[in-house]
Amino acid sequence: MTEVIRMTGIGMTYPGTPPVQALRPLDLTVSAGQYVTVVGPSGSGKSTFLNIAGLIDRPTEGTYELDGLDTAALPDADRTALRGRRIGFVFQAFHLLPYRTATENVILAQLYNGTPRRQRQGRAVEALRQVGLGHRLDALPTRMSGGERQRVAIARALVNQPALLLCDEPTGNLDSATAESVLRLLDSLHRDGLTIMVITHDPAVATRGQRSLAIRDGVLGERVNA
Ligand SMILES: Nc1ncnc2c1ncn2[C@@H]1O[C@H](COP(=O)(O)OP(=O)(O)OP(=O)(O)O)[C@@H](O)[C@H]1O
Repeated sequence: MTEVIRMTGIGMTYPGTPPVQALRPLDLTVSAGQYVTVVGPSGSGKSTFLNIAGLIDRPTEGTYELDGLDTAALPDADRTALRGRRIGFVFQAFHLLPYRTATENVILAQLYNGTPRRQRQGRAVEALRQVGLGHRLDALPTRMSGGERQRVAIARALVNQPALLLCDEPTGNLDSATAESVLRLLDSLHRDGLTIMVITHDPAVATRGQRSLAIRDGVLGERVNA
């Protein structure tokens, strides 16, 4: 089976006096199509892990292959390009441009991705339909509910057909009913074959995945295996 993530001995120590070992060396593989959650309390190392998995930071030890590519060997510019092509990010705070329509927000995500200009709009519309927003294409985020905004953000993350959807507290800003509808959307994307990793401090979100990991004091381990 194809592996989207293969981490071997990945660890992170922040320099300082004394240095902080935020992530103890870990091995992790995530196969294509898996839905994995990573749960941990504040300060456990979730952001450190997310930043490494998302190619935002380099680990201080270990190797990380994303979609078969050894990322340690890549210069920063190539890592950035790989991130844009292969990882779709979803954040707690949505990070949409407020005065651009839903479609424009999703079009903008394709600017540096080599998608031919004339295909960008069609792909944006398709991604918005996929998340159930076919009727809100021209709406501004300022006029949308939190759940709709997060769906636009998910469409934006999907439009480049990433190998991995990486979500950081995707329901953190939503009331529980809206959170549930966003989690159902992730369930359905998973059923369609998407590889998803959700990082959360919320135990209720952590049980949604097919595979649940826990992180505590920088140690990542398997929690439940479904
Ligand atoms: N740039 C940094 N320099 C030094 N120490 C850091 C740095 N970033 C994080 N840490 C430390 O590493 C540990 C893990 O932090 P991290 O931000 O990964 O935790 P977290 O689980 O994401 O927490 P939260 O949920 O509060 O965001 C903490 O002890 C933190 O103080």
